Amino acid sequence: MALRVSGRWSGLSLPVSEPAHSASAFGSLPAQLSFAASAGKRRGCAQRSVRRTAGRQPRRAAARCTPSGGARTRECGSLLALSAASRRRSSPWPAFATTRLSFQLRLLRASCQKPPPLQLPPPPGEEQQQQQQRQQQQQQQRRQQRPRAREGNKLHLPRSRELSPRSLLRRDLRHVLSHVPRRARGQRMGQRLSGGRSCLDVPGRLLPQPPPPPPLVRRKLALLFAMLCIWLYMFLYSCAGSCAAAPGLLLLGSGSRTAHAPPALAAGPEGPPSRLPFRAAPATPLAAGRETAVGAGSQEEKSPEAPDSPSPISSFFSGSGSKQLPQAIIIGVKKGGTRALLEFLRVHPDVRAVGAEPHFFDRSYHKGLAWYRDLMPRTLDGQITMEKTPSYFVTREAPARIAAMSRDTKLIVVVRDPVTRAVSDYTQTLSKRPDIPTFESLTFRNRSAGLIDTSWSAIQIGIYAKHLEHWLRHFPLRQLLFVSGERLIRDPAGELGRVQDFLGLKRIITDKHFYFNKTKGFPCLKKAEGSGRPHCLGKTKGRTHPDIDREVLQRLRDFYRPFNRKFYQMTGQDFGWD
Ligand SMILES: Nc1ncnc2c1ncn2[C@@H]1O[C@H](COP(=O)(O)OS(=O)(=O)O)[C@@H](OP(=O)(O)O)[C@H]1O
Repeated sequence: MALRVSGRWSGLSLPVSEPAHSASAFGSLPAQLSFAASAGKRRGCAQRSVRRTAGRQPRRAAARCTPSGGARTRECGSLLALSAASRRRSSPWPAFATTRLSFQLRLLRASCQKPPPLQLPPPPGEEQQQQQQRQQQQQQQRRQQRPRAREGNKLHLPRSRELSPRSLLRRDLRHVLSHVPRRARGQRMGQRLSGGRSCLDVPGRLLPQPPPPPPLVRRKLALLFAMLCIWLYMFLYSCAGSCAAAPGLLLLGSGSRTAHAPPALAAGPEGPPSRLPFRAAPATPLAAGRETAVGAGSQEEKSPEAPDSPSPISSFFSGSGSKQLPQAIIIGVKKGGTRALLEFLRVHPDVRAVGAEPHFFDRSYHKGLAWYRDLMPRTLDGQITMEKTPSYFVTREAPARIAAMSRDTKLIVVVRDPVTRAVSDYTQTLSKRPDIPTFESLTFRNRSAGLIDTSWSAIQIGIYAKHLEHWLRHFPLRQLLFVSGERLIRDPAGELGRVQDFLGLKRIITDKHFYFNKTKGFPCLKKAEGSGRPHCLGKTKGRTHPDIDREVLQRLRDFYRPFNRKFYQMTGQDFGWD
């Protein structure tokens, strides 16, 4: 008699010689039931025809049997098939099915790693010799499988007879999962559950784990880094337009070099223009020192406000808009506060200015307007292009040249008490050449006679009325704005209001843009254009002036008084220097 199993376990053939007679105890079964799984004829516990002799304990027999994963699966399948058959009441041995098979299944479920022994009695027709051969085979195979069993011990599942099969199965499953990395668990569980495979497949497949994916924190950091890069890129990109025009960043190329080149290099074929037409040739050491002082003070020093090389960023970002000739120029006066005015104006979004002094209309006029325009920052519609070169105010040719460029050019003159301006001018020269004569000696052509040396540029520049006459020959007064250097320090927002009106700009620069820096002794910007940080002018502005003989200073005031009054008349403003 044989029980045939269909479906997945169709390979099973369960020959049965006679039905079981007793269902009381597994160990006392007299039946000679031979269980042979056709699929397991080659290897594993199910390959062997397991014989169960009466009186042998199942657990002891199970301990001998440690089949491989595939064989175990087949054994499980066989037993499950038997169980199903008995449930369907198709089994020829109802008593055996209810007792013995349930016990076997219990063992199998209780320990997937070490499957229960299949202690089925051999068919009665088998001979003694065959039995011995099989036992020898079993021993041989057991010896071969021992290392594998030891490997499997890593995932050895403890068994307990006290717990129900379901509880045992759950406990064993937990035990298996405790060896499985958390991330792999879900995948394996899903595979096992959906695939309907035996849990015996789990350990072997779980051992070689794929490299774990990067943890969540690492992925978040990568995302953060990517966002940072994008933000940086966008920041630099948006900065392109303003940086290109920002004087502190977009600086003059060849223009700035010219601006700081020695006069001999900067002068054209015609030589430097006659800025101070009534200057006398130096004939004495004192006069030579005076000449040095004149030359040295003819241009603004290098400072953070007047950088002369383009930054990498501004060079990279050419910006948008186009280069225009300036519509407004700060033409003077030297040491009047021209740098402060330009830096303050730059805060206005509609003002774009060159950082360094171009010195085009006094030194580089021969280079042409195209060269001059190329120095300018790019501007958009509605923005004003500006530059400042204080020496224009005292350059005889400058008014005509600027008028030739455009009669509509707006001209701004920052004026300061000519006496303090002269001292400031001298202080700058002294800082570069400490060996020059004293201010007092340079001031007089003849001190005892009280004759002022008007050929000294520090004195000459302060005769504003004389210089203004030249400008008014080429420009109407309404095209010039005179800014008080003193008020620019006292009330920068007030003076900036006037300048914005003059340039036709919206009054954007107000009190809130300034704070007074006590250490510096000057107003500073709360947020400088281009950096957004508080900004004061560099150390070349606001130097401590040397002590000058009071008598000399009074003599100078007397000298300037008539010129100042004339200047007040011409401009219609009283600057209060007298
Ligand atoms: N806010 C602020 N900060 C610093 N300095 C200020 C400021 N406003 C006006 N001033 C005065 O500007 C004087 C320098 O004038 P200029 O910038 O026209 O000098 S230069 O001709 O460009 O060399 C400089 O003259 P000295 O004090 O003699 O150095 C300052 O008095």
